[in-house]
Amino acid sequence: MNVASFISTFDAQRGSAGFDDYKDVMEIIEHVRSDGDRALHDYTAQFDNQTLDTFKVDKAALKDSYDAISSEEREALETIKRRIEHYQKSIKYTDMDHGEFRYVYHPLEKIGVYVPGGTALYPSSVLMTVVPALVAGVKEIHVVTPTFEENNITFAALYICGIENVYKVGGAQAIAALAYGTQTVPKVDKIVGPGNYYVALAKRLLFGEVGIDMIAGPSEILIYVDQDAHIDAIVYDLFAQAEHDANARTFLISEDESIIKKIEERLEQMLANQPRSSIIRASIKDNHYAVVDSQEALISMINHIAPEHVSIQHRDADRIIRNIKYAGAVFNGYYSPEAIGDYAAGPSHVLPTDKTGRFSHGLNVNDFLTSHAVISLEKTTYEDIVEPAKTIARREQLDAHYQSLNIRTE
Ligand SMILES: NC(=O)c1ccc[n+]([C@@H]2O[C@H](COP(=O)([O-])OP(=O)(O)OC[C@H]3O[C@@H](n4cnc5c(N)ncnc54)[C@H](O)[C@@H]3O)[C@@H](O)[C@H]2O)c1
Ligand SMILES: [Zn+2]
Repeated sequence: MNVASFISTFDAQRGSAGFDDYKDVMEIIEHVRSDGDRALHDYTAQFDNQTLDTFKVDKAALKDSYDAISSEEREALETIKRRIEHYQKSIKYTDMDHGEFRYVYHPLEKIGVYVPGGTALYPSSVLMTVVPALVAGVKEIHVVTPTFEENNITFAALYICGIENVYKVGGAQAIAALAYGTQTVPKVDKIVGPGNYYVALAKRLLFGEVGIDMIAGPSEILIYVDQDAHIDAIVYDLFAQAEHDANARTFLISEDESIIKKIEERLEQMLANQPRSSIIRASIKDNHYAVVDSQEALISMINHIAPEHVSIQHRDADRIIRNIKYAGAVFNGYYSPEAIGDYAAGPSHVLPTDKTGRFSHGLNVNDFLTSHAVISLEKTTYEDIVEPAKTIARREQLDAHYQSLNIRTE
């Protein structure tokens, strides 16, 4: 496929929710708003087949989960946690002081984190959302997750992060609970974290009622290779994306058609042995690769679709990457596969998908800060800028504004 038709196919496939989907999720939200815990109870029975007396997870249950995982797993979580902390500290915004202007940051007071449960456990998502919030200095963190089994690694990861407020509830109802508050789940200032379609729709609908990080939907990757690509490694990189979700998207791009053919052939051979082959098969479409005739075409394609993950495994990677403006995260070279980013590189794996990287960014420590300016003008500065301000105030016919400015010049 050429680049123009690739882009138009991508744009045509962009997920836009229909009215009926919104209607269903709005109904859930409304029910939680009016009936609180009772609605959570009903939806958890309906969608998760769980009848719960209470949603709050006991502190002791978190500790039990920690005790139940292997020492190797414990060490892995702790090592990754330190790695994430180190990275997030290094990019945290700091106050600026320019005398008459200061710009100051403060951590959010109370946040909600959605950790997906449903079909899999995501201890990695715990670390990738909670650790940046802790580095920011957020004091109160409330975690919702449809994780119902005892002694699980998600709870162990929460224990390692020192989180005490955990609620067993998922889907749109969990987002609504954090947005409005119920008898058990408190109302928070901002909700972060990835989730499925219903979670994403609820976040969209509740933005404004509560802060929302971004819309992180089904995962995407664009991999650009040259003729020296390590074929089996590229196939696994594609599978790693595709196995997340039948709606995940993988794009394989090269200037060299023969390497694409070789990768595609190998992909067919290797697919049979993949444990999640049916999800992979559903998500890798026939038209997921494209041949570009120049690197400029590649770069404009990347900047147009702002893929969640861009992996450049090509001899000109540095030059190409300097020209990428919009992407969730960029992975440079053979030793920076996307899978290392999912777990251990440091930056959060919670990233914008479906072109929203053109206006938003991956979750990071600064998403848990709010900021404001402090204005402390000296008389001389005031006198320098008051006349233009008065002119505009007069033109806007806001007389009290004009007088407030003018009285200080008399
Ligand atoms: N971008 C990232 O960083 C990242 C990381 C981890 C996971 N994910 C994504 O998170 C998602 C996890 O999805 P999941 O479904 O396994 O877990 P989930 O926790 O997001 O959703 C499960 C919940 O959905 C609700 N639900 C299920 N069917 C419903 C229906 N018909 N109507 C209303 N609500 C319904 C249920 O209440 C259930 O608790 C995947 O798409 C995965 O790719 C993304
Ligand atoms: Zn992944």
